[in-house]
Amino acid sequence: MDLHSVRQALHKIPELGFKEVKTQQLLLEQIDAMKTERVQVTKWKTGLFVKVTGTDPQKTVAYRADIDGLPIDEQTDLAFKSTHPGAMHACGHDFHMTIALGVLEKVIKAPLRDHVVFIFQPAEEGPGGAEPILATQEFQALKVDEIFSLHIAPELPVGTVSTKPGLLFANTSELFIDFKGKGGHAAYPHLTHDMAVAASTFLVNVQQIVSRRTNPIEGAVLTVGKMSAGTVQNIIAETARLEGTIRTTDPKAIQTIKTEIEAFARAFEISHHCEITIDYGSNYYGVYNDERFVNLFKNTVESSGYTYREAQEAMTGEDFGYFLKALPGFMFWLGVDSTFGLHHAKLNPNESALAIGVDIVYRTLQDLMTN
Ligand SMILES: CC(=O)N[C@@H](CCC[C@H](N)C(=O)O)C(=O)O
Repeated sequence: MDLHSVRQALHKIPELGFKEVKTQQLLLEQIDAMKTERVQVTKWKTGLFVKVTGTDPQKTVAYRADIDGLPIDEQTDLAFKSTHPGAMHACGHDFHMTIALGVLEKVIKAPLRDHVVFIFQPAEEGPGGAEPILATQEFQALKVDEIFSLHIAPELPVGTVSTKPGLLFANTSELFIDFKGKGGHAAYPHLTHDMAVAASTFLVNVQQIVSRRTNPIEGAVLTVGKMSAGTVQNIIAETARLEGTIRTTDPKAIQTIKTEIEAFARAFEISHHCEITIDYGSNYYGVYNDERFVNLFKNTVESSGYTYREAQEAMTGEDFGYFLKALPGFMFWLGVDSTFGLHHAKLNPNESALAIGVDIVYRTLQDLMTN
């Protein structure tokens, strides 16, 4: 398989969570082209579970790749840039899928001792595919014993990987706050309760929950990535909306922050004459790596001539955390050396990392089966 052309074909057709119809089709075409009688494919919504039977199976090891894109207009001038306006593989899931396909091809050509299950998972960016997959009969029937996954790291050089035991990615919750109050003519503010002013005041003040209500020794982030209000330039806004995310290193701190936001909102409703509705969207459990797997992985990486770097905890979220809550395993960062970072409209990972990703994942599978 030509990893570059597969990655570029996937890059052209990014689709949002649970809408990955063309992506699933392209994955199926690639898998069909390499399929043998050892391979069993199960469709789940827009995702896939692909099992390759082992030669002398004693356990089942799963490898997971997420498959959805982000709602971003791509701003690269790549020949293979997104053909879907308003959608982009800006979090590297095109890389994740391509590496999984490359490893699948290797496992089919050179079968390993144990069963290997490839999970092509929809909706990592939201609303989350991992938790519902774990509840399906199809996944449970695969009897997975161990699991691992990777995420591209734009800030790391190609040939370097990074992870750590324990917490790698934060606990997360989305946050949607709607404001409703009395709008009116731009010239008569005293007759209205301006929701643009209310939402912006709320946004500035709610940051104090992180600085004053959470333990400074623990990590916490409250980010509002989107703010909208009103209808036109000369009407005082009747509605406003803040869209954001809460991130914490301690899973319990997410609830503390939510409780504080709600208390602040109740007082704010009175002082700003408005109604506030809060919705938390999807929530992800932190990614906690099993120390035994990380130690084994470090040996695999170093004995293969690649560079291993101890990672720091990151406030990124990943619903892979749900897999690791249910099963032993780990996640690691794969260096792809891009000037622009994750979720940037100009993200441009270096494709020479694809073959390295395939090699490291395949070697890790081998080592997991012999250690
Ligand atoms: C690796 C990565 O960037 N993941 C996303 C996950 C988003 C989860 C959810 N939509 C949220 O915003 O809380 C991230 O933004 O960290």
